Amino acid sequence: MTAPVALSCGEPAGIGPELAAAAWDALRDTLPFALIGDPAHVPAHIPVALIDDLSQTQDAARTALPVLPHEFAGPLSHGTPNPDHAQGVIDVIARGVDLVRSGNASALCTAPIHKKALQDGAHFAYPGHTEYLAALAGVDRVVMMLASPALRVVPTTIHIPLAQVSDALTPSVLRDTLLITHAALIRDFGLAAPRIAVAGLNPHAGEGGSMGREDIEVIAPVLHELRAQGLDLRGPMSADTMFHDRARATYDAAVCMYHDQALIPIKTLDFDRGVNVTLGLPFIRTSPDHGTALDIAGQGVANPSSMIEALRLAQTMAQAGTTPA
Ligand SMILES: NC(=O)C1=CN([C@@H]2O[C@H](COP(=O)(O)OP(=O)(O)OC[C@H]3O[C@@H](n4cnc5c(N)ncnc54)[C@H](O)[C@@H]3O)[C@@H](O)[C@H]2O)C=CC1
Ligand SMILES: NCC(=O)COP(=O)(O)O
Repeated sequence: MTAPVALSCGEPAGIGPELAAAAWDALRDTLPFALIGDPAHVPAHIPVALIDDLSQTQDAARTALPVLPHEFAGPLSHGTPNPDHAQGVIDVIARGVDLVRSGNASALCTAPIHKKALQDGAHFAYPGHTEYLAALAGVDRVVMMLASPALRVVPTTIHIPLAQVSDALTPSVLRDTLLITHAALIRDFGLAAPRIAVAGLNPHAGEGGSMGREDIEVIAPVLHELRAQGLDLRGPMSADTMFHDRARATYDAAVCMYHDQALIPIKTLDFDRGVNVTLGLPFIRTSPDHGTALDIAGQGVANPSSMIEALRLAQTMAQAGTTPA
């Protein structure tokens, strides 16, 4: 039997606590997980079981949401992050990493954080979980994948301004992204011979160099090099025509050049089932595909499907005994 999944609370003023509650209701008999957070932030109608060790999770989950308490000073107001909560949100993520690295948790699932609130409230030095987890794990290169039954996408550059994408798109970054993605598709997603579609950066993949040269000078040479190593890579493809139904049937994952090129198609096709998984860490980390949804927090209307799928993928990967490639 695998250890429980640790779920970090994310931004308390967002939908994280109510999604944890809904996920417990849906999964209590099949998927033991414990929330790390402030029990006072859990919706009042949900029974809570305070635990001091994750080994108590499964028993506790039968009748209540297991919570490993992490107290936050100051009031909670849904929709408005409290700056006094920012350091606690960061500390909870680090605590989750400690639990999974020590083997007390089988995987870490993270509820959404509000990046700007953490930067403003606690000088958070990272643009997101992905980069923070890489720093905690001491690894140089990690890959963000969003996966759903409809599509898997990987942004090669992640949380940077669009104006910086071209400079950040180096052969080294693209090569590592493709190799990590390829290995993950085999090891974590069970594909014997993964087919990867690679987007160009520019309109029409550069239109032969007349609309930008990165496609010819950076992307194509890396694909040529990795094809020689046996990877099944298609592209650079025109990004505008690689996501329709027939095109998606021809590949197992799409590696894109920047954040929105990758995330717009999956969130359009499958917002409710998308899961964010970090590849390249020495432990399993998943997350729902959406953010803090401050506009609806505390109203009880948030859809828990993506959170539930994130917990399920964490458990599936843990039971398969893999860590992300
Ligand atoms: N893994 C993480 O920690 C993530 C954090 N974020 C952060 O979240 C914050 C807000 O980002 P936004 O771009 O506004 O995206 P968002 O996903 O929070 O919200 C976009 C829209 O989708 C709706 N929505 C989101 N999740 C929903 C759900 N489960 N059920 C029903 N409706 C839902 C919201 O109400 C809103 O109208 C930002 O600080 C962003 O950086 C965004 C994505 C992932
Ligand atoms: N848009 C995806 C996103 O922001 C997820 O970021 P991370 O916190 O998982 O790094």
